[in-house]
Amino acid sequence: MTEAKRPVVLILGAGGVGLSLAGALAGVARVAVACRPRHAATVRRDGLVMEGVWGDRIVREIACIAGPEEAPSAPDLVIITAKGFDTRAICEEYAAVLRGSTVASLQNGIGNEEIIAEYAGTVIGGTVTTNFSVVGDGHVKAKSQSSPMVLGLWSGPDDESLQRLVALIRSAGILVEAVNDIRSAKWSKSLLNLSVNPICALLSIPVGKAADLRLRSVIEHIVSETFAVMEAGGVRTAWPSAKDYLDYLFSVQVPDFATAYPSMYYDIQAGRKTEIDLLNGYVAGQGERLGIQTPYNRCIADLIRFREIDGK
Ligand SMILES: NC(=O)C1=CN([C@@H]2O[C@H](COP(=O)(O)OP(=O)(O)OC[C@H]3O[C@@H](n4cnc5c(N)ncnc54)[C@H](O)[C@@H]3O)[C@@H](O)[C@H]2O)C=CC1
Ligand SMILES: CC(C)(CO)C(=O)C(=O)O
Repeated sequence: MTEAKRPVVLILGAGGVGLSLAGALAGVARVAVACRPRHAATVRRDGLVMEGVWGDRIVREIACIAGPEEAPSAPDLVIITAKGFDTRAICEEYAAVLRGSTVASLQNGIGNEEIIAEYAGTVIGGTVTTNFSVVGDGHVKAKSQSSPMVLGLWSGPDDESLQRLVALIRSAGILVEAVNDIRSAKWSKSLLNLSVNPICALLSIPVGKAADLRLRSVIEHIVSETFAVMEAGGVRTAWPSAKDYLDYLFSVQVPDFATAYPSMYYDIQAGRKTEIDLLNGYVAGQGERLGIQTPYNRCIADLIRFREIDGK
């Protein structure tokens, strides 16, 4: 494909996920990525260093932008990879670019697509079940992957945009599937994050250690409460019951990410805010609204909030 015919993709949020995606798509699209200065300076000077299951290479064909004034004026696609607590702020900042555009979210948790829909033309929801981390400035690692990326149309008029995005991501060599029910897929992915992210962040352990029998009961309660909330809210996932999901969690997902640390661990280590309000905090809030007791989700959310504020 000639350079001029390549689609223009704008990625908002350049951490583990955003930089890895930028590096992967740079071979098939013209990629601009909204970067903090520390990554931008290194990527401009040395290129982006990628390692791991998405390939080992140095990618130079990425335009790092510092703000909306440097953004491509009419990107074919915008992909948001900022943390969920930054979604509204980044949408406000890039509101002029998002208006009428097709915008995909690859973020964890529940609630991002609803915010993005206030700003964008068409919204595509997504999940990515790969472990990414920032090794250093302009250097990312994709450690392990448990299942393909999932994308589905959330809202908006451009129903062909989903197939275009899936084809683009596939052409970059990334495993991806389109689904009809993206709301269900977001909850399916959230089950993993609800189960392991806060526990690994609080205890400073990799995902594999969440299989320790002393932690089982806590995880089982978190998942059972979440199934009760999902059932009352009319949400179905790939697993008919909490037990079915727990079997999958401990036989497939936990082993797949055994030595990986989840994104919330890195947030707590860095003294940053976390996405707890889009995960266990969200379940607890929904439980309250629906009259369902969620003491384990509420407790774990409180513990994380304490660590967010009081740090180490
Ligand atoms: N790290 C992982 O293994 C996975 C993460 N996810 C999800 O993907 C999303 C992104 O995660 P990570 O890449 O780990 O986060 P991250 O914290 O490494 O990266 C997000 C980046 O966005 C930047 N950002 C926020 N607002 C910005 C703005 N207005 N302008 C420019 N940059 C801005 C932040 O400074 C940060 O560098 C989250 O929702 C996370 O839960 C999903 C699957 C795996
Ligand atoms: C899949 C997993 C656990 C991979 O790291 C993730 O989504 C996260 O870290 O937030």
